[in-house]
Order: sequence, then C-alpha cells, then structure tokens
Amino acid sequence: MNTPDPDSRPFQVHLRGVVELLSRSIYSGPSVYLRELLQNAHDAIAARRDHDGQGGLITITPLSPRSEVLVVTDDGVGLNVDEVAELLATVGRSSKRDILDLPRGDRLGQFGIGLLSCFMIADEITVLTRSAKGAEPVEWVGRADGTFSVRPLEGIEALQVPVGTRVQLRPRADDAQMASEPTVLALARKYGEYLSVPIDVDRADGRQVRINKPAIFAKPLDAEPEELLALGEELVGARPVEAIALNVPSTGTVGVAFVVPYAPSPGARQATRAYLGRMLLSESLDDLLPEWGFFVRCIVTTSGLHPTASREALIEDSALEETRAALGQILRRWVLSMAATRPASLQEFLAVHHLGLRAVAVHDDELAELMVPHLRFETSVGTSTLRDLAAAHPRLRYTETVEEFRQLAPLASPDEPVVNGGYVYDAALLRRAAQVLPGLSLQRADLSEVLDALAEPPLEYRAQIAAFEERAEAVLAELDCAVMVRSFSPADVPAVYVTDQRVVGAARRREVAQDAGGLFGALLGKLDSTPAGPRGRLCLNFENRLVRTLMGTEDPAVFPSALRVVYVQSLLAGHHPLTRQDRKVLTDAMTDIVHLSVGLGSES
Ligand SMILES: Nc1ncnc2c1ncn2[C@@H]1O[C@H](COP(=O)(O)OP(=O)(O)OP(=O)(O)O)[C@@H](O)[C@H]1O
Repeated sequence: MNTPDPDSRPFQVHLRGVVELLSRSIYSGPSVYLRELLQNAHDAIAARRDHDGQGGLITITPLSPRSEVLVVTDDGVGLNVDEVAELLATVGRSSKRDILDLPRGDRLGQFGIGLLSCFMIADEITVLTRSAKGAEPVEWVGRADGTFSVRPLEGIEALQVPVGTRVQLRPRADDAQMASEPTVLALARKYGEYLSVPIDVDRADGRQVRINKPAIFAKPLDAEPEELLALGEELVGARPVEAIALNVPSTGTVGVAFVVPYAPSPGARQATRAYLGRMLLSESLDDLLPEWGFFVRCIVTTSGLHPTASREALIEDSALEETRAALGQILRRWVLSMAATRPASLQEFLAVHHLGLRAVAVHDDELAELMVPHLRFETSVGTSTLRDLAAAHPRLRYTETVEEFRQLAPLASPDEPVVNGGYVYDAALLRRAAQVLPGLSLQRADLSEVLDALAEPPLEYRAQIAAFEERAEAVLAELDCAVMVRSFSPADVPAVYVTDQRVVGAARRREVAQDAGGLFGALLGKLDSTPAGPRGRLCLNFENRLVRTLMGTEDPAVFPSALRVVYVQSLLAGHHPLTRQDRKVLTDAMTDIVHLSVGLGSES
C-alpha cells in the first residue's frame, strides 16, 4: 500500500483561467450554456426515474421585465449537501460515470465541466436543490473568482424547495441578450427540441411554450412521410429526391439521409445534423459519412458515439469508423437496389450527381466499383452506360481528349466503338473500368492504328486512286495537308480530317508568333521545337458519292474548289478550329463555285 507523501498537495484550479480556456478553446460560443443546463436537468431526471420512477419536466424562465435572473428548474434527482460540494465545485468530477469510470450511455454529460460554461455569461451561479433520496435542501453559490459557498436551507426557505434542482444565473449586462426570451426559445429548440423530457419555456406574457417535437427522423420512413420530407426540405434547402432510412444498431445510430436534388460542388461532403441522445451535437458534422456520400444530407441521433469535451464533434474512434462504414453500406445498398429495380430513377439521380460521383470515383475504389458501370459515356455509337456498352462490345477503345474522339468517332468500326474520355475525370475513370467490369477490354485508342485498320478501296481502283491522291495533295499542299483514300462507313461522310496535335500546336504558335512579332513573338518562336510534317491528313471516303464524283472530275477549276470545300467541311465536322488561311480558302472556293455555276469561270 502506498503511504501518502506528506509533501503532496492537491492541484489548485484557477477558475477564471479554466473558464477562459472553455470559452476560447473548447466551446464554440457562450450559447452552449443553455445546452449544458438542459443536459444536467435531463440527466437528473433520468437519475430520478431510476431511483423512484418519478420526475419528468424541465422549465426555463428567461429574463423578463420582471426578472433579471434566468432560471432552469428540473424535478430530477437533486443533490444533498455533501454531493453539492463534491460534484458542483469539483472541476472534472461527474456523477455520470459508472464504477469503471466509463460514461453511462443513458446520461448526456460525462466530463464534469458543463456547469462552468455558465460563467461565460454570468459571474455567479446559484443552485437550490433537494435530493430525492431525502435530507434537507441546499443552496450552493459558485462564483467566477473560484470561490463557492454551501448553505443548508431550513424552515420556510426549505419548504419552498421541492425535490429537484433550480439553477439561477444573473447574466452580465453585456451578455443579457443570451438569456432573453427570444434567444432562450431559439436555443432551447435548437439543442433540446427532440429530447424525450418535456421542456417548457415561460414567456413574459404569462404563457408557457412547450418546445419539444417528435423526432420523426428516428421513426420508420412511412410513419409521417410528409413531415419527414418537410424536415428534409428544411435541411437541404429544396425538396429532397428521396429519403433513405439509416440504422446502425451497434452504435445506436438512427436517422435519415436525404438525397439532395442539386449537384453540390464536387467532392464536398454534405454536413450531417447530429444529435447525441437526441440533444444537438452539431448541425454540420462532416465526418460521419464516407467521403463519397456527398449526395445526401443526413440527420441522425446516436447513443453509442463519443463526443469530444466541447460536445460539438465526435471522437475519431473505432465506433465512429464502424458507423461510417455501416452508413456507407446503407447508401451503397440504396444505389444497388435502385440500379436493379428502378433504372430510370438511377439515371435521374446520376444526371444530377454524375460530376461529383466521377470526381470521387477517380480515387475511391468503393465508389468506382459501385458507380462506374452506371455512368454514361459518349461513344462513337451513341451515349451509353459503360455496363451496357461492355455487354454489347467486349473490346472498346477510349480517347484521352475530346479532339481525338471527334477525329476517331467517324472512323471507328461499329463493332469496336471509341469512348470519349476527354471530358473531365472520364479518361481516369475509363482507365479503371476494366477492374470494375471484368471481361471488358478497354484500350487507349491510337489514331494511326485506327487509320491503318481502315479498309483499302478495291484493288482495281488502286491506280486511279493513287493518281487522285496525288492531284488532291497538290491542291491541299498550301494547307499543309496530306490526302489518303479509304473505305469506311457511314457512306454519307465524305472525309475525316485527322491531325497530330503536336504538329497543330506548333503551327498555331507559329501563326501567333507572326501576328505578335516583338519579344513575345520571338519567345513563342523559340518554344517551337516540334518536328515538321503535314499539319493534318484528309482521309477521303471511297464509299461516298461526292468523293467518287470528284475522282472522276478532271476540270481544273471545279476539282480544286470542290476539294477545298470538302476539306473545310471536314474541319468543321471534326470541330477543328479554322485558321485564317482555312477561312480564306473556304471563301475563295465558294466564290469560285458561284462563278462557275453562273458561267463566269474561275477567278483564279
Ligand atoms: N440539475 C442537476 N441536478 C442534479 N445534479 C446536477 C445537476 N446539475 C449538475 N449536477 C451534478 O453536478 C455534476 C457536474 O455537472 P457538470 O455539468 O459540470 O458536468 P457533467 O454534466 O457531469 O459533465 P459534462 O461536462 O459532460 O456536462 C454532475 O455530474 C451532476 O452530478
């Protein structure tokens, strides 16, 4: 056994310093004083019910023209004279821990500091209390200077104190507003409206308001559907798309997730309104859901998660981790069941949230697995979900940019479509698609491979085509454009213009450098280290009527003009930017065609 050290002395507590610490570093603001008083009253009532089955009302009397004192009364278990000194005046001592010093699940408090929060608005706290276990009532007065006094009440004074506790605060002049009727009503509702213990607020006009409401979010979804959606609307700011029931029995967490009908900023987690034992913990808890749960806003109450001392956040422990994982499972099941039974609803949901889902799915395996098969992508055979595409075409190719897609889409074989990965996040998602959809082969599309794979025109036309390619290249040489003839479908596309982006980039820089001149022009000129080569290639379609007509046209005026129009048309169809020269070529060609058609002959 340890013998007490004769030199050991108890710590001194500098109360002003502790209150300063609470108000500056622990609590978000002085308004939590009412939460702490409500919490103590609630716990005292719970203790009284355990003791003799009685008790069950909290009354708050705010400041009024008739009184400069705020009063919170409960008919809970009360305290005797020894408990008053032991519990109220000892920082960190709480009656709400069990013999192993663990917090009791049915009590809201546990840290033994809550009452001190009253010093944030008042210099003196008076507690009048009578224990349900007998003994005379007591008055305890605690002061912000760190002193307190205890006085047993006798005679007429004692008769006026029923079983329970009455806490009185006289706020400092600057903080009086904190205890005024409108503020008290608002705070009592904010923190305590869902508590199971009734709370009445006395109004200056003599009436009493009961502030409690049923916690509809803790009931089955169909109990009060309209009221539930109204609550969702209040939380989300618009009518929610759907309500999903949340229930994690292992941590006593129940509530509702409302699916938001608008797209929140990508990756932003929706804040959860969380209650602990039905008393507000936080209106904006951002770590209760997995990161990808940004498309719902939740309201929950929990009994098995652990608050930090501020009681405004949760401790990041295994219970929180388990709850987060379980809530993720519930959202995942919701998505999966929608995909299986209500595909139209899933597509509506994705139409709103696809961008956010894509953003998160890029780095979140869980979400990628869940969502990528259902996301829609643009392809050379129309827009489709990846799952449907994979079912119809086990071999797919994808492009990294929109430009590449526009060039390749008209050339791709319908059996092996090209998927546009150029929109934000899509290429990264497509790179992961094979993991998510086993059996799917998805490769980066390569322009030259696609061109090489195009069918050559029939052998008997080879000589004619070679001559035609030569004639056409001579016309388009000034535009730095090579020409090739291939067979592809659809037959109504006369030609596709394909480019090497590096060559085009260099050509554009040269153009800007010429225009800019001076130092900037010289700088751009220096950047230009790209290999030379034709800026692009016009791939003419042997199956197309116009192309076949052109092949048979020898006219030195008609042939170049018509070919130049086909060239600019292909640029436009592929959404390629037109250079100044391209625009001039089009105007000149059209002018020539008009002249030819009215019999004036070509201008050139
Ligand atoms: N209204 C009340 N009725 C009975 N006992 C009370 C009342 N208010 C406070 N007490 C006693 O005083 C103790 C200290 O209260 P305090 O609010 O400082 O801490 P707590 O409620 O135990 O924990 P927390 O810091 O988490 O609020 C309580 O544990 C309780 O035993």
